[in-house]
Amino acid sequence: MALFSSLQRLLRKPSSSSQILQRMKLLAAGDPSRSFTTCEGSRPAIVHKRSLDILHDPWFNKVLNSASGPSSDCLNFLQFDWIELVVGLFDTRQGTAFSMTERDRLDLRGLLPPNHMTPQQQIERFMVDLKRFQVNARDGPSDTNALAKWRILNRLHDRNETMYYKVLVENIEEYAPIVYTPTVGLVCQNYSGLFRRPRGMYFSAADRGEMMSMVYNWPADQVDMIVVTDGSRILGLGDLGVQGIGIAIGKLDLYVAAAGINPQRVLPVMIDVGTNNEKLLRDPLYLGLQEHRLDGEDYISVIDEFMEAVFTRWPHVIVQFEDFQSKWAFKLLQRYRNNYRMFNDDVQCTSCYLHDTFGLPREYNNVKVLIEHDPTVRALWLHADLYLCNFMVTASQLHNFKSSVLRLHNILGTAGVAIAGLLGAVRAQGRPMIDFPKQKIVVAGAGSAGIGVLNAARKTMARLLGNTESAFESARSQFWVVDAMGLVTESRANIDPEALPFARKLKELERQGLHEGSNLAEVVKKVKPDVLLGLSAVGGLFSKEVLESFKESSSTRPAIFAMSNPTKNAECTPEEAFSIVGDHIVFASGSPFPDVNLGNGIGHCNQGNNMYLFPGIGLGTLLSGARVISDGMLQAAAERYLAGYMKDDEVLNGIIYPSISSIRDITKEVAAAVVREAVAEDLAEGYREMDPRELQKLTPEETVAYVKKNMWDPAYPTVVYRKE
Ligand SMILES: NC(=O)c1ccc[n+]([C@@H]2O[C@H](COP(=O)([O-])OP(=O)(O)OC[C@H]3O[C@@H](n4cnc5c(N)ncnc54)[C@H](O)[C@@H]3O)[C@@H](O)[C@H]2O)c1
Ligand SMILES: O=C(O)C[C@H](O)C(=O)O
Ligand SMILES: [Mg+2]
Repeated sequence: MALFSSLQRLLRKPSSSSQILQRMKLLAAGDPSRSFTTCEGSRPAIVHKRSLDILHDPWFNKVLNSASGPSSDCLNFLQFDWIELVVGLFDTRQGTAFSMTERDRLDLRGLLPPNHMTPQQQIERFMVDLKRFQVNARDGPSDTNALAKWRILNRLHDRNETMYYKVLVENIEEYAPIVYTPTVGLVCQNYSGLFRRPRGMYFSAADRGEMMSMVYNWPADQVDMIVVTDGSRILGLGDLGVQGIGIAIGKLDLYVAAAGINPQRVLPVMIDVGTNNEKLLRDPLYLGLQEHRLDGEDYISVIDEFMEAVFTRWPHVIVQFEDFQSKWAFKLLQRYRNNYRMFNDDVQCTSCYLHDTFGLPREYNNVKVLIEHDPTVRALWLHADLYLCNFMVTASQLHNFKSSVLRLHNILGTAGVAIAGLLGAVRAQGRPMIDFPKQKIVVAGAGSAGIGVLNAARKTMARLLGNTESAFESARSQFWVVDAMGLVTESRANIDPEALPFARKLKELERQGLHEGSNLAEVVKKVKPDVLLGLSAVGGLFSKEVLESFKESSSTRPAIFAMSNPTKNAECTPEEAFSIVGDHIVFASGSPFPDVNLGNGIGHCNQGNNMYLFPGIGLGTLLSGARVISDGMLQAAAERYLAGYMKDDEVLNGIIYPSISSIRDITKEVAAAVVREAVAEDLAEGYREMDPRELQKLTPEETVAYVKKNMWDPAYPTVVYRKE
């Protein structure tokens, strides 16, 4: 209380720097929760705590007074500056100034970023950050105060987790863009400056051989969910090194808010293997290892050691790999997915499935095939409760379908969300989804995300065409892929093997008037695509020229997916899209934008982001106790997500994704689908009192109820004191 009332007094009146320093001493002396004495001369400080207790303990806090929460006082940004200055300077006493031997002595190893800083460097870091804040940091066109809001929320997170998540859950639409994309990108870029209290664990190349013991420095005996990054491709912002921990924190915020994972059992992890970002390598205030990234076997051995350590301490943990550069993302996935409970939602693809109705797995018993009396046009309802609408098929298409069950496959995370959007865009044209294979799609970006979407879209088309080899082959011709070097064709030297299946054939090119390396505007002009989809990480790539060309699209309702994150990397803004291409388009983006006022109506901005899927995948895996995360589980998640959330009238209005305010509900359903699939595949080992046999007995409704019952709600528990 002494600290808070002193702070309150201070906040009312800006003071000179000597007054502030004097008050800091007063605050430090008067804060009863700090159990260390200040260092006088060379005498050591005596500490009665270890590990994270030394740094902070917000978990059981119920206090939310004026100096400690986002009250109306704190929302006054002038005062907020003063909180930052005082608390920030005060905080610089701890954290990064611990020497390496101190970290070992106090069980702090891994709880702090690897770089050790002198007090003078800490002050410099703080002042740089403060000045940056004073010029009012901006992120994109939507919210100039986003970073300030993030800081306020982050302070609350430090002090009182229950209250923090209550704010998030109850205002998810408003604050997801702050704790997650896009603001999280800005936070990562500025993390060294924003760093106050550590959150999560840091394993660095310098910790080789130590990880197995370091992992015990984390205070929680149970960890359900880890999100790990090596910081090599954070959103579309490139290599941010140790600062990438922000994305792991942001993803886990959604795990708690959307999936109800207990916040005491989540762990953000940064594996610092160096950085190839020259600016960070030279920045004296950077908190990570200032050496080039490890590569080859050296790199793999660090990740191997990390995986072994966390699964030794927490054998049931689930590890989500996030924002690894594609060079490693695919390889690591292959290396671990059959032995550990892990997945990568940026890139992961599932393999091809085709289930014959005669050999259906258990959960497909309720497939209904209704054939109308009309001899030429049939309605095929597949899994009527799972799919968005009926499939209108002609007699010959029906013949192709035979009795095979359409499973939208190969989709997860990014690709799953993209396919849902692409199918929605077909519906928005007033056409049935079965017309999807007729869509001409230009994709800008052939990296991990782009290739994942292309593979998924191609297989979905092939499936809708009867799933023959020739259907798969012909689906290929619906895509034109443009990367940093222009149109990808067969004649490209050293073509990336992942992109090869989508390289245009030279024969077709002559007919179309295109060539290897044609630029995006040219491709759009000649192809007249139905869909223009960006996963390039290049903000503004859909320039005026490109959008003008897209006006000639042969579609009655052209669709633009500007999926790159964060906001400033979106390939175009919705205003640009609607104003140049026309009011009739369908628009989606990876980061949120407000709807556009078209004068005579609303231009809807849909958010196509993998956040609709990954929380449910994690929760479903946890509650099933599945040994590994199978293709089928990922597929079940994506299929459930594609389920009837969007009504026809909404889709015809251009609304192709559900509102983020329903994310907790969607996640619950997705998680239940994952649980059921894990049970069906005999992977489920049960969770707590629910053993696999019990899980198997649950009906779909009971599975949803089971999931709901196990979702953490942000409410204060009763706290009881017991002597150790
Ligand atoms: N919305 C979502 O859910 C979601 C999910 C995953 C990734 N993303 C976003 O996708 C973007 C790309 O991620 P990634 O992992 O594939 O990155 P990546 O670095 O692996 O790939 C980027 C690709 O873009 C291409 N490119 C670069 N400049 C280009 C240009 N001028 N024209 C056309 N193509 C160009 C590159 O050649 C490369 O093929 C990032 O911004 C990321 O945030 C969004
Ligand atoms: O983090 C996001 O917003 C989506 C995705 O994981 C990305 O890398 O862009
Ligand atoms: Mg990502």
